[in-house]
Amino acid sequence: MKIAVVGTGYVGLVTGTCFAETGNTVSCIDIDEKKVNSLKNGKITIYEPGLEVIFERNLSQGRLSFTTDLKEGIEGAKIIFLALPTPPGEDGSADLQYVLKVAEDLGPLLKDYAVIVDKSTVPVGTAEKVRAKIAQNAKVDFDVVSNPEFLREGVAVDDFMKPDRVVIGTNSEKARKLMETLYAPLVRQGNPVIFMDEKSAELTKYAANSFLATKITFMNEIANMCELLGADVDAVRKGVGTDSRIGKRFLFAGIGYGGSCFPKDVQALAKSAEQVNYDFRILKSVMDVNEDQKTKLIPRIKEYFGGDLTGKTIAIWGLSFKPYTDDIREAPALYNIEQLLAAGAEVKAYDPEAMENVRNQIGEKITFCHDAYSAVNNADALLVATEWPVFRTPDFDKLSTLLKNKVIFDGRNLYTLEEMKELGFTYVSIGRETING
Ligand SMILES: NC(=O)c1ccc[n+]([C@@H]2O[C@H](COP(=O)([O-])OP(=O)(O)OC[C@H]3O[C@@H](n4cnc5c(N)ncnc54)[C@H](O)[C@@H]3O)[C@@H](O)[C@H]2O)c1
Ligand SMILES: O=c1ccn([C@@H]2O[C@H](COP(=O)(O)OP(=O)(O)O[C@H]3O[C@H](CO)[C@@H](O)[C@H](O)[C@H]3O)[C@@H](O)[C@H]2O)c(=O)[nH]1
Repeated sequence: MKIAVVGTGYVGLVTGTCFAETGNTVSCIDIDEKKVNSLKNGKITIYEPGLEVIFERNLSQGRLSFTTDLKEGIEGAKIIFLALPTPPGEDGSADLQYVLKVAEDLGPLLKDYAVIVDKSTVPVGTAEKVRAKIAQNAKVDFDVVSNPEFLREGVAVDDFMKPDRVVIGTNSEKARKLMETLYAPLVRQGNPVIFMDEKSAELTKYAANSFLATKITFMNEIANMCELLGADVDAVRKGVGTDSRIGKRFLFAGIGYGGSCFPKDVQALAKSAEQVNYDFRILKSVMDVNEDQKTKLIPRIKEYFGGDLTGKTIAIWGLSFKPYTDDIREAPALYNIEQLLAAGAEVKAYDPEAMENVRNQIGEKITFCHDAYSAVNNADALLVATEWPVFRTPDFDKLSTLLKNKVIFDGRNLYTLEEMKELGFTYVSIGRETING
């Protein structure tokens, strides 16, 4: 089947590449000329394990193409995905300008029946708005369906090809059949496609992300209680996670959730609630707690140095919002950098993939190092912000020699208390006993 994907950011590129891999001819459209040229020339624009191989295969075999021209891109496409940004607007609600602009442009370009799919995360009622925009100038029949995306960055290909579920919101039989055909290769692997009305599909996406953000935040609050009561959050996590009603995943306490989705989607759902005069109290608490949690270790760092960080150098390990991605949107590391610099400290950082993105965003305000050890060399303390595997089993002897003080502030609980005690480090982590080396 010929399909088109409008927007070749994270979701668009993964969607396009994976549907090419399942045998479709996919045309991807983006207004960013630089991005399109890079992709056309075989240079992938995001870091995502496993994506490059299937991207190259499908590009070279002609199933995947890129253009900046919407008219050319959607020519002959039976299904047109909108994988466009929906960033927070000034009031926190999802800004639909990109989605609605493309919907408006699409109307006069449709030559035959097509299904237009909202892949972006959009509030309830958006499919209706998209339909109205297209209808303004469309001369042919079309359907709009909601098909939210649940992929996680870093494991996006696996999530896409082997989804826990696919959610499709539509009341149109014709659209349903086309979507069923498209997703058939994924269904054959035993994954359910759940059809529902479009409003429920739109809400499902926000409910899923907000629930997961709440789950993490709940554990972060338990961690804060653990610190006050002398309990250990890792033990509590194992104790509660083995209850199958709760589940083991997304219970890891740390320096808050970040990324391009949880922060904006929790905020957007809270805003949607406000718009229908519903006071969604849990969501407000989740946002509040996460805000504090992100820089929770800063006061501990200040305390260690007697309240003054002037002239101190803090090494940071990890800049991306989580491992296996170069994405730095809402990364807790960035909030920590901001506060450390404001307190007069210098920052030396290392991240396996995200340093270029940070440099583009904040310039040379911090020192970027070529590996984990050069970041700690001559630093006064180490702050671990992202749990990249390379940070999990460092050479602690080397760390002891390179650091001016044997002190680690660990926002991701990477090390055991026993090893820190034995090695004589001062070790401050999340929801666990502080080790005074
Ligand atoms: N990133 C994720 O992990 C993820 C996962 C699930 C859902 N989502 C949702 O999917 C949507 C897209 O997210 P993303 O992270 O891929 O965004 P992104 O910002 O990485 O990419 C969006 C792309 O759209 C392009 N674009 C903007 N206006 C355009 C236009 N008029 N025509 C063509 N292209 C245009 C931009 O140039 C950009 O390349 C959002 O709603 C997001 O919430 C994201
Ligand atoms: O136990 C946990 C799990 C995650 N996190 C943090 O939560 C954030 C988000 O992590 P994750 O969900 O793995 O990353 P995303 O790629 O942002 O994926 C989320 O957001 C996407 C965009 O909507 C959805 O498609 C995915 O299903 C949803 O998991 C990161 O900062 C993690 O460090 C924790 O602190 N503790």
